[in-house]
This record gives sequence, structure tokens and C-alpha cells, in this order.
Amino acid sequence: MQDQVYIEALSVETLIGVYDFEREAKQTLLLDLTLEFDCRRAGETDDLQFALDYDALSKRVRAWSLEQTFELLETYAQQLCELIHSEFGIGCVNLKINKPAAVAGCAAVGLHIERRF
Ligand SMILES: Nc1nc2c(c(=O)[nH]1)N=C([C@H](O)[C@@H](O)CO)CN2
Repeated sequence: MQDQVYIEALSVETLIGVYDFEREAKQTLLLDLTLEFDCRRAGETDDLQFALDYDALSKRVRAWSLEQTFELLETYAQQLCELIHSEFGIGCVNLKINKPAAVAGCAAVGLHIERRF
């Protein structure tokens, strides 16, 4: 198995949705991210510079999300995977997006994608 770094239920704010009321205010999305990353060098050296810094990545995802405006979760998901690949060098991004406020009468809806680069 490849090593993985993960972040669960990362709360981000973004302007997302197809309906008029969704174009007026940012909504919360909850992200589960699993990122393939070889952790051996970090484990051998105890040095953060050789690790995938999940704190830095979380901050970048939050800041990026604040700037975006998409209609579909699919577009948000695709663009986010491309960002994580291009800025953090991750070859495989597994992303689950939970949109808690989207549909009445259920806990959440969303999507789950994986992109290999
Ligand atoms: N597959 C998708 N279906 C829907 C989306 C979406 O992003 N992907 N979005 C909406 C609305 O924005 C919805 O979340 C508002 O309740 C509907 N279906």
C-alpha cells in the first residue's frame, strides 16, 4: 500500500450552487482528503520539510475555497484536485465533498472522486 496523508471533515467556506439563493452567500463544505505521499523520508529524518504538511495544505485549501465561485460541486472538486497536484506535487488525490445544507431531510449530499495525475 502507498502511504497516505489524510484530512477529515475540513470545513471550508465557498460560493457554490446552481440556484439564485446560493449565489448570494458562501456555504460550508466539509472535505475528506486522502493524498498519496511517500512518508519514508519524513519518518527517517523527523523533519517537516520532508513531510506533506497537512496544516499548510489545509490552510491553502481554505484560502483557495474563499476565492472560488462555481455552480457545481463537480467543478469545485476537479479544480481542487488540480490545485493540490500542481502546488503540492501529489500524484493521487481522493476527495469526498459533503454539502450539509443542500438537501432538506438528509444529513448531507456530495460527491467522492479520485484523480491520478
Ligand atoms: N451532481 C450535482 N447535483 C447537484 C448539484 C451539484 O453541484 N452537483 N448542485 C445542486 C444545487 O446547487 C443544490 O446543492 C442546492 O440544494 C443540485 N444538484
